[in-house]
Amino acid sequence: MSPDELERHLRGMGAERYHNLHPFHRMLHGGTATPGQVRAWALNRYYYQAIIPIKDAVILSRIADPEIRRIWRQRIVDHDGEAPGEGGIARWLNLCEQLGLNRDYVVSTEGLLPATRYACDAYVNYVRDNPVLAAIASSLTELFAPDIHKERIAGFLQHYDFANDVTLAYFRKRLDEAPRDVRFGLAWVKENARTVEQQRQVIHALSFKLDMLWAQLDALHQAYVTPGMIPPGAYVPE
Ligand SMILES: O=C(O)c1cc(C(=O)O)c2c(n1)C(=O)C(=O)c1cc(C(=O)O)[nH]c1-2
Repeated sequence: MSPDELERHLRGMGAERYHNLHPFHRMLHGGTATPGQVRAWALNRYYYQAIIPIKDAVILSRIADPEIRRIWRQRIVDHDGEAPGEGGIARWLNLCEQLGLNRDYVVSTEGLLPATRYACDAYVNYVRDNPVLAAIASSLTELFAPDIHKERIAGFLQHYDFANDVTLAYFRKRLDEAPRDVRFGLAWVKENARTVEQQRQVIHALSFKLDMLWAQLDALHQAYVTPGMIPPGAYVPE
């Protein structure tokens, strides 16, 4: 495939399989999620937020070129901030608090669904155990993230009382950050995936990541939509 054909292929995968299509997201964005379901989503999604800078630190540790490291390290700053109270994780915790969750309980990850932990940990393992090309390519679901963030902002504003500048701050900020990240990631992948084997690695990485995001929503749907299916120890909506 030419680099542009590879990009078309990757975009096609997202159009078919990105987690915006998942019934749990359709419920969340469409305004029919209960307060307990919204809280369960935010609490579980916190773990994804928490592992993103860890997986980026793993990737950073594997990049030999200081130029690329300088670009990649911005991702860690975006999530961790430059000071306490700043950055994406802090914004996510503000969202959790405004939804009525206890901040310490969220951070403890005690109420997490087992499958959320398995899925997110698998992402860290993936970028550690696979070629750097695959590790970088696994972030390319961010090609599709701005659209889901826009859909979420609009859906929250339309349907839920909790939508305000604090609860939407995380998603609004990502609308600037994600396109910048993915511009670099996509260009780098197109430049570096030239052989059939390299392109296969890139496709595998995106496929893994799409599954890993989808699996998190399957777990939420199973536990918080189907009655009687909350695993022992996991968060129970009041
Ligand atoms: O709300 C979402 O649906 C969503 C999805 C994704 C993604 O596609 O992995 C990310 C984000 N948000 C996000 O906010 C974010 O910071 C992020 C970083 C990454 C990554 O793989 O490095 N994905 C995502």
